[in-house]
Amino acid sequence: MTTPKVGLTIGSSDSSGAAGIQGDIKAMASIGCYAQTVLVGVTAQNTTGVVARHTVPVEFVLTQLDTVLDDIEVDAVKVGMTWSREHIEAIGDRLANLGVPVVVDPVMVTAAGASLAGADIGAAVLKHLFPVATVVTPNVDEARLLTGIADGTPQQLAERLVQLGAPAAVVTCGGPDGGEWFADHGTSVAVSRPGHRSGAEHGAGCAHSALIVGLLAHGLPLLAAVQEATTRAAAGVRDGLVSLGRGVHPVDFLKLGEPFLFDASTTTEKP
Ligand SMILES: Nc1ncnc2c1ncn2[C@@H]1O[C@H](COP(=O)(O)OP(=O)(O)OP(=O)(O)O)[C@@H](O)[C@H]1O
Ligand SMILES: Cc1ncc(COP(=O)(O)O)c(N)n1
Repeated sequence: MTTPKVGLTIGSSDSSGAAGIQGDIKAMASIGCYAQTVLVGVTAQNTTGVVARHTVPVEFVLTQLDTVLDDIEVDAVKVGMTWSREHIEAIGDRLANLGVPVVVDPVMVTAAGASLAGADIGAAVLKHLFPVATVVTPNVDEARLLTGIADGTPQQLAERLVQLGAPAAVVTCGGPDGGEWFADHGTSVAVSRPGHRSGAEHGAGCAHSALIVGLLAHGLPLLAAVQEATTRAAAGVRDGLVSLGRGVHPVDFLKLGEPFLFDASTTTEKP
């Protein structure tokens, strides 16, 4: 047996199982990356939206973080939905000098359009998470909130995020038309991918950043990881579980929609 690559995701539970921590575990597993998890919050949500949320106290978030870091060595880290200024500051402090790539996905608006963060979150993300990030991965709406450029294009937004202190930024667009853009201090390029109209985009953004974590853990250079993750996230939308849910259906990276994964006639226990 070989030791798998290990990702750590710091974020929140999505009770529908598509996005958040649950989505990150599945996306990382799909590329052979073991996921450790630190929960910052819990949402009551389904494919139609977020109904309620509950926060884990900062001290307990840090206890989770210190406990996992003390044991299984991590190859890369993701920071997803982080709730409050206090949480963001504490997490940023702990990740400084960790010595592994950190992907910051500043989740503020879901694929179903629900707002997941207060107005003060943006400033805290810039101050405490940009300095520890290897790359930040907001969607266009989140990038506009972070930069204050209300009508910015993905290119303008990605370049501005780098000016604001992120070493690299990929602004995702979602939807069939795409338009993702990557920028760092030496590069500013479009990231292409196919577009799909499956309606299964719940969890796409979380998977995108979790896949970048897994690919960085495997040692890919950053731009290659971003391109590969973007293509794979699109495939997860294409293969999404369109028969599940009344809203934005879940993405799928594990071929859960394919019957051959479990065939009841092959069980050894007979009734
Ligand atoms: N309709 C689609 N067709 C193909 N790929 C898609 C589609 N929608 C999303 N994706 C893939 O998922 C990625 C993330 O999409 P999107 O920008 O919608 O995420 P998000 O959920 O808004 O992000 P965040 O987690 O930052 O809130 C895209 O970069 C793309 O690779
Ligand atoms: C707990 C949690 N974290 C993140 C998202 C973003 O989801 P998406 O990937 O669809 O933007 C979510 N809906 N819930």
